[in-house]
Amino acid sequence: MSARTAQLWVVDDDRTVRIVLAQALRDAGYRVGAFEGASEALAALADGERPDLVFTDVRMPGLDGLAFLDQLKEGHPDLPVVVMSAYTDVASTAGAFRGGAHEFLSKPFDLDEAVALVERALPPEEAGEPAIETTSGGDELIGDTPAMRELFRAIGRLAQAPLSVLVTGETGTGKELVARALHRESPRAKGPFLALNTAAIPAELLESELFGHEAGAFTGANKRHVGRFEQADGGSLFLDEIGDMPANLQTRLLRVLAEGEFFRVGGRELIKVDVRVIAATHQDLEAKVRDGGFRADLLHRLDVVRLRLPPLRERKADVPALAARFLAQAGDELDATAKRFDAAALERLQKHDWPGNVRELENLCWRLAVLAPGDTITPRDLAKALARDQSPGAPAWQLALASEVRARLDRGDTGLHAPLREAFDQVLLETALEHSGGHRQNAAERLGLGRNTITRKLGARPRRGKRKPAP
Ligand SMILES: Nc1ncnc2c1ncn2[C@@H]1O[C@H](COP(=O)(O)OP(=O)(O)OP(=O)(O)O)[C@@H](O)[C@H]1O
Repeated sequence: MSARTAQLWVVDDDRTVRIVLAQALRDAGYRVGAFEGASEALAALADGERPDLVFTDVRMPGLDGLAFLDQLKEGHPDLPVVVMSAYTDVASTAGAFRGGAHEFLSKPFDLDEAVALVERALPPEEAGEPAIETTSGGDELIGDTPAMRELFRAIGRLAQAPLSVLVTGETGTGKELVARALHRESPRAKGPFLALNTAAIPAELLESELFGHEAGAFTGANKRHVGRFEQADGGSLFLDEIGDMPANLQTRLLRVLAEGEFFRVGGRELIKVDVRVIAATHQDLEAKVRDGGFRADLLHRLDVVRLRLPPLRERKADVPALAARFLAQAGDELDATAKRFDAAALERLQKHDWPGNVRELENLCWRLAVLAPGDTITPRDLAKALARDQSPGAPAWQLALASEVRARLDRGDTGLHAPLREAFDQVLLETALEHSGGHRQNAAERLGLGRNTITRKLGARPRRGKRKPAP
């Protein structure tokens, strides 16, 4: 199965979440079904529909998400289920993982993270099977700029050596792809490749995710769980967002890396594994070490060799080849003629700064493959798609706003618009003023407001945005 043609289900009684999440997944090229309750989803299952992955909320009227998870797992034990909840208490997260959830997403979440999670969940190697090289070339790293050629050479050299590698780079620069390439080119290629995003798993559960636990290790641990270290035996383990690992686990990881053996949580049997760890981060780990947030000795152990992935804006010459590849893949998987950018659109692409790096370009290409009316993508099509990308629709804040509105409506509040709008304006103004060091003209320009408007709005309340007191 191609991950991109996979069918995903979103089950949530909250309409906003259904719409926003389903749209983000569709934008990433997946087929999506949305259900407002567990029973609707179970009815579709009974009708013979088969999702490849399910997102479900926990608290829903009728059957709740954890009971739904149980029913799903009974009939479809291998179906990955992502449990989402605004309640990140240990009980619900632990309940979710105990029930066999693949991942837990705490609301509000980053939509990119949700999409990345699907990408990680669907490849076959995630199920602990040996990594299989795909013939579609989906894992192939594209790049012909000096920085990328240097990177390819480094991957070739490093793949052979059993050294730990630290991959650094902004989000979406291809760190996971590089880790996969290191694995694929290594003598461990026939072994498994496992990936774990340290930041995506609640701290309380991370230890058991990494090292496994024995039945009875803690309340509710009724079955033995084999951790990712054990699953990756003979292969490679990719630890993403390593900078977010809690201190106690940093200590434990350091010991495991040094000794190559560990106990499962609550276990007495010493487990020996042969795993190559490839860690990744977008953070400045040296700075974290200086602040006391990361162990210096762990950094040294992980950072035997460092591969730095340049942001896409530093290698814009790679944009056309990447775009062509993504459009070709989209065409292939949508069973349609591959679209192409006309010269003016390509030129426009090169001017963009790509804060979301290759992932942003990939999402844009998929969106255009679906939405652009003709086979040739023009600057006009592009402008529309880019405008959507850059709109301040940072979904996390919209979801947060939606839940605030819901809470107020639930409380029976009326006249919501004026106070919320005031709060919105206040955040906007104060942030812009802080950013401009208290310079009103500059803040007004950046916001696209008149200076008088800013003064008027600020006049209504204490000028907290101003840094220096007036002389
Ligand atoms: N050089 C490249 N050639 C082809 N595809 C790429 C390249 N770099 C990244 N991609 C694609 O861009 C997307 C993002 O890449 P990846 O997940 O590896 O980034 P990342 O740096 O691990 O991101 P994050 O830090 O957010 O987890 C993936 O779909 C990947 O296939």
